[in-house]
Amino acid sequence: MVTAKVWVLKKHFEGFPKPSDFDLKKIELPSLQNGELLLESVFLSVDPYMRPYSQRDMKEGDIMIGTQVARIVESKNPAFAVGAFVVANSGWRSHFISDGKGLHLLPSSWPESLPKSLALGTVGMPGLTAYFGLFEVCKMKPGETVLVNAAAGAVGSVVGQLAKIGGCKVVGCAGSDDKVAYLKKLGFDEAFNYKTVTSLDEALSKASPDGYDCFFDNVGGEFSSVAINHMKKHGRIAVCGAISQYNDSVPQKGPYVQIPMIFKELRMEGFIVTRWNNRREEGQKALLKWVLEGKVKFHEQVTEGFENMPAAFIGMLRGENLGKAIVKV
Ligand SMILES: NC(=O)C1=CN([C@@H]2O[C@H](COP(=O)(O)OP(=O)(O)OC[C@H]3O[C@@H](n4cnc5c(N)ncnc54)[C@H](OP(=O)(O)O)[C@@H]3O)[C@@H](O)[C@H]2O)C=CC1
Ligand SMILES: CCCCC/C=C\CC(=O)/C=C/C=C/C=C/[C@@H](O)CCCC(=O)O
Repeated sequence: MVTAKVWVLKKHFEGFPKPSDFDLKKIELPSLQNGELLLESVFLSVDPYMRPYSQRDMKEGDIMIGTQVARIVESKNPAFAVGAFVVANSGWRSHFISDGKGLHLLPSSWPESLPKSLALGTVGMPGLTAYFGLFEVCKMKPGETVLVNAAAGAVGSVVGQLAKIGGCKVVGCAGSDDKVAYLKKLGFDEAFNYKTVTSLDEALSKASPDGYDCFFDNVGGEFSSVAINHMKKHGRIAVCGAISQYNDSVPQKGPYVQIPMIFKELRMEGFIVTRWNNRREEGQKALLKWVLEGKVKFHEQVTEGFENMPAAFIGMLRGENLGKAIVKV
């Protein structure tokens, strides 16, 4: 019998999640039935979506939602060999049993030199978000100017690099000087610390006096209300996330955007990356190639220990991560 450790949502979050909102429990796993496999989580992802989704999709006592890279420990399923690695969507669990449905084997071309945790970040859901958000929603064209916020994060850092590969000028913002320095290292043309600029309006004008063709919005709120006024005519806004609002107990009341939308004839489109689940392989193949060519660089904020999952999650929401926030079991 294997004892699995799991993190449950003890109490729905009010404002920023607190350690006391979580509970660490143990579950005895049964023996495998035919067709089943036993897996152990090796890397787990902590992502912003868990904050709003927990409110919408979970009840108190549920195991926290999330994805992991897991190794197959025992298998009664011929499609999955012991020792292989998969991406699973099984929540905050140290071990779990699966019937194989919803498991994605890591691409066979995955080189030993590359950390498998990238399958949760740059070459996983966040990287795919950047890929499809840029190519399918922003529809960026060479020579255009792209703006991205939360730019030093899992999604934003890939957005900026893909936009550079696509021949665009790229402006990024992040919440610390170290993150800004990282953006410059990644090849962003302009980068600024939105927490320390005296005026966001001036910072956006200085970074791109002609304005922006594409705005990849990860943050929402006040930033977006200002940025929309810097869009060029026929600009496109990909509404990817609104992390500035996820922890609000009282919803923010932003100024209205209709006038710039009409006057500049903007297109603004919200999206969820699962829209392109049927093109996952295409995106992963392209991202893996760019990583191996050194055209897309990555950084992971790795927290050691399953017991530190809540801390990693809260830290990410507070901006303590540079690159993808990962927990190594
Ligand atoms: N639509 C989709 O399918 C998907 C959407 N997303 C969204 O993309 C966004 C980025 O996700 P991801 O890259 O995984 O996360 P990150 O790795 O970027 O980590 C979150 C970052 O958000 C920034 N942040 C946190 N609070 C605020 C705030 N109040 N104002 C401004 N910035 C803040 C912090 O960076 P900083 O130091 O810059 O403040 C923090 O590091 C999120 O909104 C997420 O929900 C992600 C995946 C899929
Ligand atoms: C309930 C209100 C939601 C408002 C928008 C919030 C967040 C946007 C966002 O971050 C969405 C992320 C979606 C992620 C989906 C992840 C899962 O499907 C697991 C993916 C696993 C994988 O395929 O690698």
